[in-house]
Amino acid sequence: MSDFRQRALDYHASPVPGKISIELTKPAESVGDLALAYSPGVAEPVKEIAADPDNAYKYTAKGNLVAVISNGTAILGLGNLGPLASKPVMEGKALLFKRFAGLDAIDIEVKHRTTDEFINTVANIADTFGGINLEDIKAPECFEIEQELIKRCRVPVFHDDQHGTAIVTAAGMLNALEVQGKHIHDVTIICMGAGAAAVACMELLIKCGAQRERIYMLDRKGVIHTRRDDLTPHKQLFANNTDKRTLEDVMQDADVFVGVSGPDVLPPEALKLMAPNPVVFACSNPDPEIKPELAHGARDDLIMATGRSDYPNQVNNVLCFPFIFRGALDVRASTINDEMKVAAVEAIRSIAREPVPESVLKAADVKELKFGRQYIIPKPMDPRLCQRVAKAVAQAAIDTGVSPFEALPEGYME
Ligand SMILES: NC(=O)C1=CN([C@@H]2O[C@H](COP(=O)(O)OP(=O)(O)OC[C@H]3O[C@@H](n4cnc5c(N)ncnc54)[C@H](OP(=O)(O)O)[C@@H]3O)[C@@H](O)[C@H]2O)C=CC1
Ligand SMILES: CC(=O)C(=O)O
Ligand SMILES: [Mg+2]
Repeated sequence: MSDFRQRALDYHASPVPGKISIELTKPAESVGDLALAYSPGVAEPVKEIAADPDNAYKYTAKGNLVAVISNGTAILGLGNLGPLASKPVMEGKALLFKRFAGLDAIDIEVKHRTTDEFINTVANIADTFGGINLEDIKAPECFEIEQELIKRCRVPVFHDDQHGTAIVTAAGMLNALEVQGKHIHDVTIICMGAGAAAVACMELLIKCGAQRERIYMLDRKGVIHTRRDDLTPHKQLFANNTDKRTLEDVMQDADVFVGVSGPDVLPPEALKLMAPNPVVFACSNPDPEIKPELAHGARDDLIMATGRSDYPNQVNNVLCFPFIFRGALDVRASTINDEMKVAAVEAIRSIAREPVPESVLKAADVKELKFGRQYIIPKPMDPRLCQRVAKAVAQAAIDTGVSPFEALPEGYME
């Protein structure tokens, strides 16, 4: 067994199994404490909440609690391995919510037969939480699940693999294109993968200025084009009227490659076909579409990013989901709308252009990080992410009328 594999297993197994636990926020030592915490005292908040559901925010942990919910059908790039196997990833998301944004999060893995059964399960428990983070649910079901749950739930529902990934990809892409001297309006983009992350990433890049007809999307069968008769509605949105059929066909003179598919699907020979100064986001986890060593060996004019923590330029939804939920929950937003997503893109993006705090350099174990090819996006442990992203998102929620607040709380995130 490799040393790293053993260390990863040991990390998860000891000193106690798993990565999260529950802690108490109130004293529970004396008879008097228990009389308040449980019977008879607990009856008082029960009656208050029955009279007005908003009192749940005052008397329970709801307002700081996120459910991370999966059915395990698209666990990272590992595929459909079932709900229980997704538990380490969902616990991992809970760890990140707590570590980076102080949000309590609990993982819930759902076994189900039909899509409706999954939707009903989540809708029926949604009021317990301040927000619902859907995770690692495969396309195309993920689109219907998210849309239906947004309609049925009174708290924000956010499919992280769609929108968290799209927000971070857009932030990193706008910066990377600037470094490479290119503009989003006139680049040719290759998107490997046509699932949850791919569709949302491309839609957001289009909102940021990319031209739909200059995006070529590929699935396992190759280029998605108008003469295919096997396309789902979401794939149809990206069908090009083109004779190009293979990855090599579309990579010729392309400016951007976004990989949200699976491991090692981008050969170095295809990378060599791209236009000068390309941008390559190989975001599949844990193994990217091309290993950075291989990509840098193929050409020296590229910007390279992966979804991993152990290479420069980590384009990963961890830069978004803790902070977008922090902002949404702090102003009790009923939903996470496009304006909140765009505010997150701008906030994440702007941090990479500023000097990096010493604490971040230390945590990243590097001497310097300066806006450029090796640093297009902030590091997850940058404390400015929580302050800036949460604040921008909360403000956007207020401005667009999806929060009951008229203004940010005094001194919020200062
Ligand atoms: N860095 C990050 O922050 C994130 C990275 N990801 C990564 O993106 C990938 C996809 O996740 P997600 O969108 O949630 O999953 P989905 O199951 O929704 O979509 C997977 C897509 O990838 C395509 N695909 C898989 N293998 C290949 C291959 N060998 N060649 C071409 N296309 C392939 C599938 O094609 P078909 O439609 O034909 O089945 C499908 O369109 C995963 O690797 C995941 O780790 C996801 C979210 C965040
Ligand atoms: C990062 C993430 O959410 C994924 O790879 O699925
Ligand atoms: Mg995921």
